[in-house]
Amino acid sequence: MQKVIVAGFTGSMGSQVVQLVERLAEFQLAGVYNPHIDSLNPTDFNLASSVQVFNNLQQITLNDAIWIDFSVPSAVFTNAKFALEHGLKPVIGTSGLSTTEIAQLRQIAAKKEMSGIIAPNFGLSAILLLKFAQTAARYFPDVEIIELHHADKLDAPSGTALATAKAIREVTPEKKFHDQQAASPARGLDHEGIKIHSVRLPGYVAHEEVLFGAAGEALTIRQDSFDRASFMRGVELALNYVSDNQDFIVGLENIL
Ligand SMILES: NC(=O)C1=CN([C@@H]2O[C@H](COP(=O)(O)OP(=O)(O)OC[C@H]3O[C@@H](n4cnc5c(N)ncnc54)[C@H](OP(=O)(O)O)[C@@H]3O)[C@@H](O)[C@H]2O)C=CC1
Ligand SMILES: O=C(O)C1=N[C@H](C(=O)O)C[C@H](O)C1
Repeated sequence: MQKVIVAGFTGSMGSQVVQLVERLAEFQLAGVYNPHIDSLNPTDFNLASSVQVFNNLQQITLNDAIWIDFSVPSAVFTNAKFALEHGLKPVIGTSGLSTTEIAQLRQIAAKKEMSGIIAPNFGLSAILLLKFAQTAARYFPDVEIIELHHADKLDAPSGTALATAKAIREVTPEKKFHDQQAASPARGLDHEGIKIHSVRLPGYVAHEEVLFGAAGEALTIRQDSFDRASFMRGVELALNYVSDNQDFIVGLENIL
């Protein structure tokens, strides 16, 4: 059985991932990590007594396990680097890794011949949206992105919106904004030459719209994660991928 450690296990995503791993026959929840907890007693968190609870990275001596990370943008690089350097294969869902940090993680993984995955979004609707947007952008080069999330989200724009902009730019040359107000904050963030608008509201979970416009017509593609259950199918795919493969990849679209 493949052992798994869940970082950020008390959070909205982490707690659902714990339940997922407990349900999967081929995987065993071996450890959980959150530096802000006082108790190291698994039963205090409704976990089996065999699960090791950690509140300090240095306590973690398990190796040959998968490290699933749904923590916070400010900690994800340290966590992922720690995992790779200690023989733990990373499955990273936490947003906020920079291009430079991802390149560094890739380098460590290559040196240590370890598999892993960084996925800005594990929801299949979001991955399909990204693919559809790539196709549409070939015919509609004028595009803007709106991402809408719950009000507790720590980062803006979302990792998914950044990945969508990057994917669109992979297939289209950079366009210049035509409008007079392109530099105004009201026009959103310019990323890869694409405007991204971030909405934060209670009641929302995670949603994205990609809007294409051309002479006399428009195309809008939208996906909605109404519940964090929407990410679990992708997390399961990623777990199977890293336990059976050697590659380190970025984006769930590469293994669908
Ligand atoms: N890739 C994907 O498909 C998805 C990605 N996400 C991303 O996952 C991340 C977590 O989201 P969400 O679960 O909603 O957030 P939450 O705030 O609900 O959970 C984050 C958890 O991480 C804990 N934590 C804080 N610092 C650390 C640390 N240094 N190491 C480990 N854990 C830590 C927090 O503990 P405490 O509260 O005690 O500080 C909290 O329990 C975000 O970056 C989000 O954007 C979210 C959904 C889907
Ligand atoms: O914070 C969230 O909730 C989410 N974060 C990820 C992101 O930044 O794109 C994935 C999904 O949008 C949910």
